[in-house]
Amino acid sequence: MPHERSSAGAGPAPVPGGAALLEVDNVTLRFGGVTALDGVSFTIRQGEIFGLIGPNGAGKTTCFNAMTGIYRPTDGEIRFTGKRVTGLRKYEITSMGIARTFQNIRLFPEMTALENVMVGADAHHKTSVLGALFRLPRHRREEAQGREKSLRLLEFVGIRHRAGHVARNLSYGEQRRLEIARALATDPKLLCLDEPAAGFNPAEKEDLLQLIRRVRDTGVTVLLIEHDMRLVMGVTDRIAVLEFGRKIAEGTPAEVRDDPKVIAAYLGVPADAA
Ligand SMILES: Nc1ncnc2c1ncn2[C@@H]1O[C@H](COP(=O)(O)OP(=O)(O)OP(=O)(O)O)[C@@H](O)[C@H]1O
Repeated sequence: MPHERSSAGAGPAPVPGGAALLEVDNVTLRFGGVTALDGVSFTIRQGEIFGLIGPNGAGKTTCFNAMTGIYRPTDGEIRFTGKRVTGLRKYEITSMGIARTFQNIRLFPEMTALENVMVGADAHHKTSVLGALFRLPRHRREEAQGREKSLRLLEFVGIRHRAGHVARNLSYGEQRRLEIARALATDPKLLCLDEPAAGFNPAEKEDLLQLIRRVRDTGVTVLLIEHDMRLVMGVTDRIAVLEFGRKIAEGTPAEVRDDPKVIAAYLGVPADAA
């Protein structure tokens, strides 16, 4: 189960005073001639649900990939809890407390739901390879704890009853929940969700919204990339909007929704005509 939220309770997080958790500082990322990110800066504060939105090709996934160690920015820096993450390896970034899900689900299809989550929980085990090979007591203890924790996470995301089923036999929505459970198993401070509602019907989207809020209420900060504007507006505390690799707006959902530049970006018309 994710950690208990210190200032327990529902409702929006106390965002304005929250400490900086992730700082994207003037990040530029080029792929050959394509500038996917162009001097992008924003700060995600502890306890908030932060949305990163923008039209297709705006640079959202590239930004995620830069944060999670898949790409190294051409310029600029990303800091997590004040420490530089640019240049670190993926596992180092995971162990600092950043977890993510992917736009295209990436589970181990032949493993059970429980095993998929246990892989995430295993990341924190301290036993050596030899300890695991000979099933020493410490390894067995850690395995049992990982199993318990993974079952609690499956319960938390609402698919405990599917624990013993192989991932590929789960419905699409269940697989998306499983991905979230697996990411939470690494005990993240920041959970990054890349279009978690893609392919969902309205009822599933509403359920997902509730789940994202519950994750936040356990003390985990959430970064959400999402195309569905209604979903983003309904759940986030603040939003940054990208277009052609540049940040064109940042603010509360209401501020962003009424920003002519954002309206123009989404409607594909010049700002003064929107
Ligand atoms: N590995 C890569 N090599 C070359 N160009 C890339 C690579 N990854 C992304 N790009 C380009 O960078 C730009 C930003 O892409 P990115 O996938 O980050 O956008 P996005 O906002 O996530 O879009 P979508 O909503 O369609 O997923 C696009 O022009 C894309 O073609």
